[in-house]
Amino acid sequence: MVTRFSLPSPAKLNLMLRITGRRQDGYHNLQTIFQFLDYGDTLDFSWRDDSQIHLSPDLTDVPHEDNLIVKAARMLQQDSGCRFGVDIQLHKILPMGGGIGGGSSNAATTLLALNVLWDLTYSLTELAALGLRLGADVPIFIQGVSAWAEGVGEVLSPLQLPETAYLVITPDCKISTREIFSHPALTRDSVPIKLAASEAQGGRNDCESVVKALYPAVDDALCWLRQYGDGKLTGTGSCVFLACDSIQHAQTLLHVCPFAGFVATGQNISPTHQALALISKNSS
Ligand SMILES: C[C@@](CO)(OP(=O)(O)O)[C@H](O)COP(=O)(O)OP(=O)(O)OC[C@H]1O[C@@H](n2ccc(N)nc2=O)[C@H](O)[C@@H]1O
Ligand SMILES: Nc1ncnc2c1ncn2[C@@H]1O[C@H](COP(=O)(O)OP(=O)(O)O)[C@@H](O)[C@H]1O
Repeated sequence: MVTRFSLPSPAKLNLMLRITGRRQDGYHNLQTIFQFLDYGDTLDFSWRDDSQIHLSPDLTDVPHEDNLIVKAARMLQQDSGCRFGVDIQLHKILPMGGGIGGGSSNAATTLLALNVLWDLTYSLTELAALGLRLGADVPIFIQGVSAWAEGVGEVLSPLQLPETAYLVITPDCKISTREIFSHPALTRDSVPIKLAASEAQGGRNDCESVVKALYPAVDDALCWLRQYGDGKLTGTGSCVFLACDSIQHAQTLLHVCPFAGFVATGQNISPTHQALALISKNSS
């Protein structure tokens, strides 16, 4: 039995995002393309023989019980009736409210890890259904392959994409997803399109105009990126990104960039799943 291991909890990008309607419950129907990055947080998990769930350190501004890691662990413990517990150490590098899915990724990594640590036998579909209760973005991180997504982001069709190098700018502002989705000026009537990998190159993000109007720092970052190519917003922001010819090209741009950011490579298989495959290989 594996009793301690570490897993990556990667960022995602929305390579395009269309909002095609609003449901009765207030959630929006989307069409988006998700790709993972080889950049993100790391979580260390250690098995406990009591039922306690410990997480450290706490995140500034996020009460312990609201942390999606704690919520995910408690949810799985309750659903499975498992009597074990866990110590979790979080190494956070992803900015919060950046549209790169850090909280959802942390929740998904926790569900995937505890399924192994507690020797449970949930399928990915079952874990994704549990994860959806925590956030619309959790299922993509559970499924772990780049995808075309519809519904609220949980109806996933795997998609092979070029594993492009990206420059990601992280403007110094935290954006609430709820704030953007409740804005009266948000475009929410885009015509649905058919699954098209070509959208990954040219697709737009329907949140862009509202986000730029509310957050000038995002507008500034996009203007800067667009000197060099087709800069885009991910999710509801605040991060913006540019597909580059190579990692070196992305690093050269980061070097002259007046804003904070990072360089990463797109991944069609989530780094969490890549690491889990190694853990199960080494333990068998
Ligand atoms: C917009 C996207 C695109 O990937 O990413 P982010 O910018 O948050 O990373 C996601 O759909 C976000 O997913 P997630 O961050 O898990 O959202 P949730 O916690 O479920 O929802 C936060 C709030 O956003 C609104 N919301 C979210 C998703 C959706 N399809 N329609 C919505 O209207 C709802 O008002 C909800 O109360
Ligand atoms: N483990 C966590 N990591 C990040 N954010 C979390 C976490 N748990 C709860 N949150 C809350 O979720 C919000 C959204 O976080 P995040 O997923 O990083 O951004 P986004 O939805 O913009 O991609 C944060 O602002 C924070 O209040």
